[in-house]
Amino acid sequence: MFLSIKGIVKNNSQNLYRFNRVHSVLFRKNSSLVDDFSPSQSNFNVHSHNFNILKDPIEHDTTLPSFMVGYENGFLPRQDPLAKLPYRFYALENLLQNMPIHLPDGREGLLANGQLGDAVKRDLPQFDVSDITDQRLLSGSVIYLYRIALFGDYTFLASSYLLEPCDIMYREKKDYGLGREILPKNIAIPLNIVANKLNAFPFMEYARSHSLYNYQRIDPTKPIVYPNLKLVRAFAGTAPERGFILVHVSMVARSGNLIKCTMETLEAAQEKVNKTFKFNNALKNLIDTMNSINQEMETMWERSNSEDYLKFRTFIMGSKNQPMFPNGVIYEGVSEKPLFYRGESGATDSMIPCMDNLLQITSKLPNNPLTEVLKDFRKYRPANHKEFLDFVQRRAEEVNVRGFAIQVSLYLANMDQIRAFRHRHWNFTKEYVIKNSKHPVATGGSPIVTWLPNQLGTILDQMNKIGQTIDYNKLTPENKIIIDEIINKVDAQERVLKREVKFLKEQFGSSQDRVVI
Ligand code: HEM
Repeated sequence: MFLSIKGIVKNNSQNLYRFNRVHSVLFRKNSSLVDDFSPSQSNFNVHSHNFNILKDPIEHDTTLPSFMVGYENGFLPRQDPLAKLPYRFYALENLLQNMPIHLPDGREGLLANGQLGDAVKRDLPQFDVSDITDQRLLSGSVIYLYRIALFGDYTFLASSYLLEPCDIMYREKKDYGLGREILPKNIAIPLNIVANKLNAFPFMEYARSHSLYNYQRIDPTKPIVYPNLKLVRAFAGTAPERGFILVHVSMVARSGNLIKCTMETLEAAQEKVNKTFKFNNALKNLIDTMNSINQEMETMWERSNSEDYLKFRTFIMGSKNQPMFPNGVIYEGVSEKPLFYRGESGATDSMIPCMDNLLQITSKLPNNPLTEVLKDFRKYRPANHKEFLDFVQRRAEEVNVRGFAIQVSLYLANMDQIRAFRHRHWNFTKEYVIKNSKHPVATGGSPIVTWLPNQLGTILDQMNKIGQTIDYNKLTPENKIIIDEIINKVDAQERVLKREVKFLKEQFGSSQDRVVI
């Protein structure tokens, strides 16, 4: 089912998303470690004025979900990912280690010549994972680590299995052809069980599999910074793939401060009286934090070569709105109806949505099918991240952050950080994807030339509108210079973007009008 730009037809039945509030008892323990805890207040109290942010990642506690928003861990997991499955899953571990196109010792792996499909049928037993709440399976209680590692590994295997023929065809003909339509039960059944336990879709995800749960510290005593990171799982096994994934991780490693500044901004705006200093200070720190995240993003150019991107991208495609899966995917032993899921995408990262929500940009997005896609992406996040983003959106509207931002240069400079992210990101997409491929949709199933400009265009437009309301006579000379510089840049980028999208739409044709929710 698809949407034309003119008419929205929702098909939520494709989604098996079960947003259970099963975590409402999470904070029974460690109450001193979370903000404003009271036993009757769940982390997800939608009417609360506050949100329980972890002050400490409580790494030793392996009974809580790995992904919980924290001042230290930010949007990364509380503990480093589990790098290896226990011996019981040797056959799965072995398959995954031998899977990448290029193996660490220089040999070719199973995906190099299309041998994975047979290996899955031949070598992978159908593991029973229904008992994985049994804590005796590993020393100590590692329920969540265990589940999430299995989820990550089964999603890696599922994507490799489904997309193996597309990768081979793309290497030969620059065309993806069709993926495998049936996910065999030795992958489908255990994947579905662990996904249910995590309230995730049974498909590769940005946070809990491909990116944010896919790193190891080389030196465990040193911080999570790019030079101290290596990958756990890979498809291609090349340096550009490693760089692509780990730049995401090293950016998100800085998100603890983003969360701190977000909460301080909301608190100051809520208290209002005499809190202008606190408010401005929080906004200033937010600019610095976003700037450091954006600087880290800039390293993508050298850490992951744009020409090699398409060599590993095939495997992160989804089954929703992807020509390779016109009929979706049957999960053998799970569902007789075909299932459709968005592919792995940074669109489900939480940093930019946090900024959008805090600065009340989200409500300014146009009411169109492209914005519906953005909302659909929200479902592909860990529950705690989603709850936090919902909280920030609601609280920012309630306390009116935009209205409280008297010092408009600070508000605008923060918007400028969102603009900088989206502008650089659009440049990545043109250089890494559009320049080398005419495939009409991105990995997450969004139309490749119109979706990102929908959001970039909105931030540019909003900044321009604010620029028009500023009384320049009331600005200090210093602020006048800052605002002038920002607005001139915005003006130029808005004009260029419109021209680019018009040109690209002509090239890509009607495919860009097809929007699936
Ligand atoms: C070579 C680098 C990158 C490329 C080619 C790329 C490509 C894309 C594409 C095509 C989309 C559209 C959504 C979809 O998948 O359907 C997207 C969305 C997104 N990606 Fe990336 N991405 C890159 C790096 C990053 C990095 C490092 C981050 C950092 C977290 C990131 C975060 C995002 C976000 C937040 C969105 C949603 C954009 C919005 O809200 O306007 N991406 N990406």
